[in-house]
Amino acid sequence: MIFETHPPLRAHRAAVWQSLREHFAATGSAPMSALFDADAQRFERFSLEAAGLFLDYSKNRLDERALSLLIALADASGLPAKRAALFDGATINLTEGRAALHTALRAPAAIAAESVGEPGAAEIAAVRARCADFAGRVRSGAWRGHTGERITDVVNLGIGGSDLGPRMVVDALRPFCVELPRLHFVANIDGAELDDVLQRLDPATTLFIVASKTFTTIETLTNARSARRWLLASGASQADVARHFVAVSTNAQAVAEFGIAAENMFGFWDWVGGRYSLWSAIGLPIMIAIGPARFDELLAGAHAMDEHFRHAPAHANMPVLLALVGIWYRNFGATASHAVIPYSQHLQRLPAYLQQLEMESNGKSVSIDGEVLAHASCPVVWGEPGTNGQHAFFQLLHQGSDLIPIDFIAAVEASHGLHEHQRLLLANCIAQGSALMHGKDEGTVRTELAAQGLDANTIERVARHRGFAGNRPSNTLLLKKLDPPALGALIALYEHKVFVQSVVWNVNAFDQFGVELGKVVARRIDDALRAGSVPQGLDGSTSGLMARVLERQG
Ligand SMILES: O=P(O)(O)OC[C@H]1O[C@](O)(CO)[C@@H](O)[C@@H]1O
Repeated sequence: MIFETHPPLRAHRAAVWQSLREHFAATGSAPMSALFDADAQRFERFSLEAAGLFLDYSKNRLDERALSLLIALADASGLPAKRAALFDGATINLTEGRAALHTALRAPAAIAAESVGEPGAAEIAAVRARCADFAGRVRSGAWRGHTGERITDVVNLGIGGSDLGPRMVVDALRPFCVELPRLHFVANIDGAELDDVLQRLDPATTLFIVASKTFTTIETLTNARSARRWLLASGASQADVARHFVAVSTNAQAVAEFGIAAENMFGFWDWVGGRYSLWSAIGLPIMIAIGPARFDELLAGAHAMDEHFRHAPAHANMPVLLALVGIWYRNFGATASHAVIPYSQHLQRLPAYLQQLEMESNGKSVSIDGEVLAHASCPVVWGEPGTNGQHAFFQLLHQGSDLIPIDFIAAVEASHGLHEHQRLLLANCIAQGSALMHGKDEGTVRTELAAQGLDANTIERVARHRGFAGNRPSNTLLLKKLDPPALGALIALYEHKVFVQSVVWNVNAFDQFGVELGKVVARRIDDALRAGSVPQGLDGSTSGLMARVLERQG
C-alpha cells in the first residue's frame, strides 16, 4: 500500500514541517540581495538545465538550509515511492480507482509497455497512427467535405481539458502551423462563441472535432448539436454529416448515439485525465495544425522531461525544485496566489491552461486519506503575457500589499525577424525580475528627486509613494526557442510540478469532484427555466434571479 504514510514517516514529516516553519520565520524576510552578496556562485548553484529548458530560481528568499529542508519534506511525504507509482501505472487516483498514465502517451513503446503492458502500448501507437493518417488527409486536402471541396476550417468543440491544452499549443506553435486548414476552438456554452466562429465559415468546407472524454459534457454536446443543425441547414444530408464530424472520446456508446460512426471516432482511455490529455487523441487538432511529425517532437520533449523528473536527484530535479519553491511561500510564507507571466505572445493561453492544470488538480481541502487538510493547498494561479501585464497589474506586483511569487517564461530566440522587438522583450523580462528583487529604497528616491530639482515639500509628499520595498521573488524559465520539443518539455514540467505539490499536500491531483455540484444545480435551474416557473423552497437570491430572467425573457 504505497499511499499509506507510515507513522514514523508521518512524525518525521511533522518535524520537518515544523523546522521549515521556524526557518521561514527566521529567514523568510531577509533580503535576497544579501544571499547574492554572500555567494558569488548563487546563480550557478540555484539554476539548472533540463530537457532543453533553463530554470533560474536564484531570486528567491531561499538559502541552502531551506532547500534541504524542503527536499527532506518531499522525501518524508513519500515522493520517491509515489513518483515510481505514477510511472508504474499504479492506481494512484484512489477516489476514481484509476492510474494516471499520461506519461505513457509520450514514451517510446518499450517504456510505455512497462506501465500499460505491450497490448496497451500497441493500442496507443495504433490510435496515434489513425490520428496521424486522418490529420495527414485533412492537411493534404485528401479528406473532402460532402460537396467534394477540401476542408479549409477545423473547429474543435470541447471544454476544459478537451479545449485548453490543444488551444494553447496551437496558439503557441503558430509559426509551425499549416496555413490551411485554419484551426478554431469553441468551448463556451455561450452561443456567442460558436456563433462568432460559424459566421465566418462555410459548412461545405468545415470539419468539426467533437472532443469530450466523457461525451456527456453539456457545453460540448450543445455546441455539437448546434453545429450539426448549422450543417444540415446548409442543405447537407444526414449521411453527409460523416464527412464533417469526427469525435475524440473514451465513450464509444455515447459517440454512436450522437450519430458519429466508429470509423470517425478516435479513442483514449480512462487513465488519461482530462487536463493531462493533450498527448492523446485530444491532440488531434494539434496534429492537424502542425503535422504528425511535429506532434511527435512535442511528445519527445515531454518525454525528455519525464525522464529527467523520474531519474534526477531532488536537488537537481526541475519539477521538484519548482514545486518546492512554490510550497516554501504558500505553506510557510502564507502567500495566496502565484503569477505566471510568459514573455511570449504565443504563450498567451498558457496561464489559462495552467489554471486548470494546477487548480483543478490541487484545489482541494481534503487529503487523499479523507481527512480535512491542516495546511494550505493550491494557490490561485493567474497571469497574462508580458509586456502587456506590466501596463496593467505589475503595479500590484511591485507595490501591492501581498507577496506574489512569479514565474517568468521566455524564449531566447524569436520566431520572427523583428530583432529589436525580441531584444526589448527579453530586456523587460530580465528587468522585471531584477527590479522586483532589488526594489528602490526611499533614500535613493529622495536623492534622485532632489537631483531632478524638486523642492523639499514635494519630495516629502511623494518619496514614500515612489519607493519599492523589493525582495519580491521570481523564477525565470528560458526556452531556447518556442518549438514543439521545448513546449512539450515546458508542459510536462508543470504537470510534474503539480504532482510533486500534490504529494507534499497529500491530495489526489487526478480527481475533480469540485466541479460537480455547480453542474447539478445548473441542470435543475435550467429545467425550471425551461418549464417557465420558479420552484418553491429556493433561497431568495436564487429564486429572485430566476424570476427576473423569466420576466425579461417574456
Ligand atoms: O472532456 P470532457 O469529458 O467533456 O470534460 C471536459 C472537462 O470537464 C471537467 O470534467 C470539469 O468539468 C474537466 O475535468 C474536463 O477537462
